[in-house]
Amino acid sequence: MLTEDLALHTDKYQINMMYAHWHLGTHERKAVFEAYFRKLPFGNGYAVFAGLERIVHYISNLRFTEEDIQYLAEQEENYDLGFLEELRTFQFRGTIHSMKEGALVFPGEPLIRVEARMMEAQLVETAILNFMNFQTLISTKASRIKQIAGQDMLLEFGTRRAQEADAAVWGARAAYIAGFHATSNMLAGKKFGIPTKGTHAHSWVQSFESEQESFDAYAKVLPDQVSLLVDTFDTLESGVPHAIQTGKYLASIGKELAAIRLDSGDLAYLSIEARKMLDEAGLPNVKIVASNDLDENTILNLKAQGARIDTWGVGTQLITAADQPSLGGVYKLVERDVDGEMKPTIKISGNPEKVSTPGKKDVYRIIDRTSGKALADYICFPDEEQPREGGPIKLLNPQHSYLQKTIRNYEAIPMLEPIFVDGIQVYVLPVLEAIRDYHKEQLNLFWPQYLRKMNPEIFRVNISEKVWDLKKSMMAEYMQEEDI
Ligand SMILES: Nc1ncnc2c1ncn2[C@@H]1O[C@H](COP(=O)(O)OP(=O)(O)OP(=O)(O)O)[C@@H](O)[C@H]1O
Ligand SMILES: O=P(O)(O)OC[C@H]1O[C@H](OP(=O)(O)OP(=O)(O)O)[C@H](O)[C@@H]1O
Ligand SMILES: O=C(O)c1cccnc1
Repeated sequence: MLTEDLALHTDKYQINMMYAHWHLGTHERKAVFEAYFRKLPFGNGYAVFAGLERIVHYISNLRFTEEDIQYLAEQEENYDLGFLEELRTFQFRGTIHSMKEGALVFPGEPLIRVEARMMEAQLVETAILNFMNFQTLISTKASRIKQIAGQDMLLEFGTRRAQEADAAVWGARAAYIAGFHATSNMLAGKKFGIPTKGTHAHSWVQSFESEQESFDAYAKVLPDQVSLLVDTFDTLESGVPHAIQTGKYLASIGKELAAIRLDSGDLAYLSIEARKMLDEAGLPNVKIVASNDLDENTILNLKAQGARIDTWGVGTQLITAADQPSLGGVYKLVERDVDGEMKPTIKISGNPEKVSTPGKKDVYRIIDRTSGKALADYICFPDEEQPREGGPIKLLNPQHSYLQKTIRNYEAIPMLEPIFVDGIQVYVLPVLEAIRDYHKEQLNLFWPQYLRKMNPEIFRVNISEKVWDLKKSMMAEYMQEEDI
């Protein structure tokens, strides 16, 4: 899955534009695109950036195979053969900057910046958005669940209900980045080194003459980490007593029953009762796992009811981001080569939030030196020195430009890392554990009001005066042109 041929994993309109640029001789012109989203998912206060690892593999392996070229030739008989020849030697030769996976990110700021030949910058839009949008969405959903679960163990159980294999495997990774502890997906475990965990299905119990027999047989043969599903017939009348009997047997041979799993009914009530029964039977170390369409809301509710659940198995709601199944990340042209000079470009819209911000931009996270906490994100042009040199910067809210304040005692952390420079990968992909640690560090930079699940405080993304002046002047230019 890491070295797939994905050159044709793009929308046809990209190929159309590549062809048209090639025909006009503009395909080698430089262009700068930025990927960002406008609205946070799930009413959350932040999103968790993910998808970079897959994007790096995609860009590094981006070649048109002979079959791809053959297919294109069959699709468009009238293609100039020179275009297909161009594709034969195609490689990504541009420069990409990106947020690091695990970073907390916000609306309106560039998450990925692509500087490349028009033809290649256009080709990669679809795949970059596809990877970034899905994985960032799942990491964000997982992070919400993690905020509620606290120190409890979180297991990712979504594969069977995911939107196909890639979503399951990369979704498991996205969940792990945001703090899940393990996945049930063995391929994700193998590919990424994520710890794997599993109990057993109802079918195991059903395939025996009795529940007790099924538990005993399972416990005898499984080498360790025996977890028994106790709701096949009747949780408290049958499942838990039978599990206790198996637990006692395991204790008698020096082993330990690891957990029981509840998968239906009133999980609060059942967990409280099951806990009592296990404790009274001398099995206080046996953990209680719960599953059944859980998400951050049900987990919060169950905790409020005093549920005695140690481990949460979360599938469908997480892997499908059921309450908001897509992140609307977009990829916009911000600068283009006009006769050898890079010029800003803007996309105008009747909806002010949809007007793009022209020019190639950097993103800094501004940290208050006194509290050590993030104050705002700051977007400016690469040639603006102030954040790098610690000079006073004016924080200006683009939606409400009358709201401004000047700050001096800050540290500015550049958020966009160089990933590829002129086609060469310069970024060493971190191991997954380092990404998880980075995510935790990121969370620590924010006051709790930005992190809470419900009605969070809005974290400000500010633009420099220069960026704002350019945007205003370009908007005015286009508005004037439209004047009647
Ligand atoms: N005490 C509780 N408070 C709030 N929600 C709960 C509580 N107990 C269970 N739930 C949730 O309520 C929903 C119950 O779903 P549903 O009615 O489909 O399950 P069920 O009938 O118990 O089991 P089955 O999966 O066998 O149909 C699940 O999302 C579950 O996580
Ligand atoms: O509810 P989710 O959050 O998606 O978690 C995964 C669900 O998948 C399994 O059910 P399923 O009925 O598919 O299989 P089973 O027979 O093993 O219960 C498991 O028992 C969970 O209920
Ligand atoms: O291990 C489990 O209990 C499990 C795995 C996948 C889906 N549901 C449950």
